[in-house]
Amino acid sequence: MSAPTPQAEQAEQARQTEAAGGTEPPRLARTPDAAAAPVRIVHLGLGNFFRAHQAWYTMRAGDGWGIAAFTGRRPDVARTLAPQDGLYTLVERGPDGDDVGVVTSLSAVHAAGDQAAWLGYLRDPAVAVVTSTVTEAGYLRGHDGGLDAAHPDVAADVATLRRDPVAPVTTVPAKIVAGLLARQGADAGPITVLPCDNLPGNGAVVGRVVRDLAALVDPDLLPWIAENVDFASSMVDRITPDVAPGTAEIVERELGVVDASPVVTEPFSQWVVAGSFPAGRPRWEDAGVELVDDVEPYERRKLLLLNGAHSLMAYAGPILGHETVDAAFADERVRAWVEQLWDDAETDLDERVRARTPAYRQALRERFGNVRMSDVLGRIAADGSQKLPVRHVPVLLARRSAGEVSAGAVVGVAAWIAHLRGAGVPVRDVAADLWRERAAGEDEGAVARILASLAPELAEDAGLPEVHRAVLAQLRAFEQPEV
Ligand SMILES: NC(=O)c1ccc[n+]([C@@H]2O[C@H](COP(=O)([O-])OP(=O)(O)OC[C@H]3O[C@@H](n4cnc5c(N)ncnc54)[C@H](O)[C@@H]3O)[C@@H](O)[C@H]2O)c1
Ligand SMILES: O=P(O)(O)OC[C@@H](O)[C@@H](O)[C@H](O)[C@H](O)CO
Repeated sequence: MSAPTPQAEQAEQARQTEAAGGTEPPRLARTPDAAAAPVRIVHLGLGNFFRAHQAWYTMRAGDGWGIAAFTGRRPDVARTLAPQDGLYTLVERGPDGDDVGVVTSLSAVHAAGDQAAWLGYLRDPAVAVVTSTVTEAGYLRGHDGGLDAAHPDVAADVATLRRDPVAPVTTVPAKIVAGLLARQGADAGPITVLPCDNLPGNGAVVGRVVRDLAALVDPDLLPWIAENVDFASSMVDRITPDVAPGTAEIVERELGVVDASPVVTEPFSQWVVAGSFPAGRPRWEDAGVELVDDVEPYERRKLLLLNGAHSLMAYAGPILGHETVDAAFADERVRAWVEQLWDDAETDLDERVRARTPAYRQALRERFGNVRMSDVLGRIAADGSQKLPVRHVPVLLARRSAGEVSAGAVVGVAAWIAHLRGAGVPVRDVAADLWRERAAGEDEGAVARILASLAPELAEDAGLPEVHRAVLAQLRAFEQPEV
């Protein structure tokens, strides 16, 4: 007989508590025969998505790789999960019901500021992989894609590490560099850095900012990095909304335990990974992960079709009075814009994925139409300045070079301009002031400034700015009156 799962044990405890006349269900906690696995992966960015995706895949790989996860900035999630021994519940929310289970792969949880623990893991030869989910903005890239060395937080971290390589730092590139310095010093061998954010070529992106920061701190680290660090890339997919109120009650009802921090996600999931993993990795393929030589075709399809449609809906949907993805997608006007965007984008997809695009689009229709997900558009709208360049701009540029206009991407950009001007959900963006300034004033100047800042060639011919202005005017007519 197989060992009881943590859920079964917890449910049994709950039954015993009730039988004994108690009323309080037990808190989620490890039982003696469900001990934490040894830490071999370190994760940065203990957010909902990581918990719905990489941690879940690693548990399902089933070969005993434990994860030590650090919060990105605030300590809250680590403080909440520590008393539960890193356990939490994942609610997989299908259109017809929930599947509720406990994720067991987090062996340790730490607050972002626990630099001593971070360095300790990186010095351990058993630790083979560093993963991250810290948002697009967390990698602190400048205009040319390299490190934004002038950013005050980056400059402060560089000064700190030059003074003392084990002192606490706050930015992601500096944490990775500090960790690699520690690993080099401990002679702990090679390692893989595997980013899991929605960024094209995310491995190369992180490799570049890490090398840039290393060059400023200690150029002697660069040859060691070249020899020992595998910057792997991945395409990650699983829509993971903010956790809706009432989720803990569902967990308590289903499993008979108290979970202070459950996560909700969709049944669909995909992870496509390319890397050499010189120090090893879990048998993720046993959990359904696709190991490939080149992630780019998958990444491009996902960013342009899924994330592109998401951004379009996040800015246009609230102007039409919608709060969630499913509500926006049920609106025929939005649906037509999204389908148009997909038509525009799919002509330029790599042939390795193009044949499967009809099925991919149908799956997206079903995923976006899942009314039980309640994926709030405000979550997706954040940091448009980081997202539009990789979601809509490639479509505009590709259609432009074919002598055409992407009507779908135009709606996305025009709706973003309207959003920057105050329509729809409030602006939350790392570069809010700069882009709000560009979007201000008369339509003509605003559209020209935004397009030129996104990609200079987009503002060059009259046609594209003109069509953006027309859509902007159309969206203005839809704006909901204040109540
Ligand atoms: N939620 C999804 O559906 C989804 C799906 C695929 C990929 N992702 C990727 O995962 C990332 C995280 O999404 P989430 O849903 O978990 O969000 P979340 O808000 O739950 O978690 C975000 C995490 O990133 C950290 N973070 C944010 N800004 C940071 C910064 N500047 N420096 C360091 N850490 C920072 C936070 O502290 C937190 O740990 C996204 O940006 C996206 O690239 C999300
Ligand atoms: O997570 P972000 O902020 O990069 O983008 C918002 C959404 O488009 C995104 O989270 C999707 O839900 C996700 O990429 C689906 O896999």
